[in-house]
Amino acid sequence: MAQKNVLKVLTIAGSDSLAGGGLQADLATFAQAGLAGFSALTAIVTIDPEDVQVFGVDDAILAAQLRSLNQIDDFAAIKVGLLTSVTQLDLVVDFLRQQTCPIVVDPVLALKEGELAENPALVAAYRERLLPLATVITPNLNEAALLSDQSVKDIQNTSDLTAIALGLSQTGRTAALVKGGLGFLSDETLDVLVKGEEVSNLSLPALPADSFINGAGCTLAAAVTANLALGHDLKAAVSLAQNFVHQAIQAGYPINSNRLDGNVFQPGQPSQ
Ligand SMILES: Nc1ncnc2c1ncn2[C@@H]1O[C@H](COP(=O)(O)OP(=O)(O)O)[C@@H](O)[C@H]1O
Ligand SMILES: Cc1ncc(COP(=O)(O)O)c(C=O)c1O
Repeated sequence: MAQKNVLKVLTIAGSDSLAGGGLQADLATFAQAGLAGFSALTAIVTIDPEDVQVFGVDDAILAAQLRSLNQIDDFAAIKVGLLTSVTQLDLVVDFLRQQTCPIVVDPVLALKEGELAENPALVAAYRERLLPLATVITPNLNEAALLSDQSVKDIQNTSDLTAIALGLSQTGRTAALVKGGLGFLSDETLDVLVKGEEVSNLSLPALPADSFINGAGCTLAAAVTANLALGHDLKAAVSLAQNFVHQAIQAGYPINSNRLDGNVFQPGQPSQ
């Protein structure tokens, strides 16, 4: 029998050929949550030990995907990942302005997998036009610094982390989850969530620093998206998503027999 109450979620993101992050992580996470995942591809990313290459899709191809997605009038939540140009960002902004569901923006401006070219015009466009449309943004430490015009070296302790999250939340007119990860507390991770005046320090036991974590950031933002689609409030959505990523890191796997690099793996359900 046809199921009419399937929740639909969308990711606008790049493809990670090595399948750790990007669209692949997002759709895997949505599937684990029992949601129907839709996608618009912005780029194809290839990662070699010495090089990350980003092949942005043509603007006309992104625009056509977004036009076709306009047929769907009941997305339960939307996630935005890698965008490669100001033109791509503005196409996405125009699409998002017609939506009423929660929107999670993961500003993919700095990868732990390798260097991305700096693009100050894109950073400015994020700040001015995309962040204000988000329910929550999920930058890592480097991305938070870029979006705040600060050096990551200035984020030394928990009060610096809180200050940058508060600043981003105010300038972006959105809630902000800044992923501090390891390095702030001795044997716990620290991610800071700011919503309005409320600051939550969210910690979990640190897993070994050499864990296979490619895709951890995308999986976290996708799980937050899934949990918002399922009706959780923001703080619960984030906290459940953190637990999911913790499990996904523990289930991580190496991509080859050198065992130097590897991906998270999404077992279980993001909302439990
Ligand atoms: N070694 C670790 N142990 C436990 N959690 C981790 C570890 N490294 C990262 N995380 C968590 O994984 C999530 C993604 O963080 P991070 O890898 O810094 O983001 P990104 O992939 O965007 O750079 C965060 O919730 C962070 O706290
Ligand atoms: C297309 C794309 N988006 C996002 C990311 C970020 O991945 P992570 O979740 O490891 O931060 C990657 C990493 O390779 C990627 O290729």
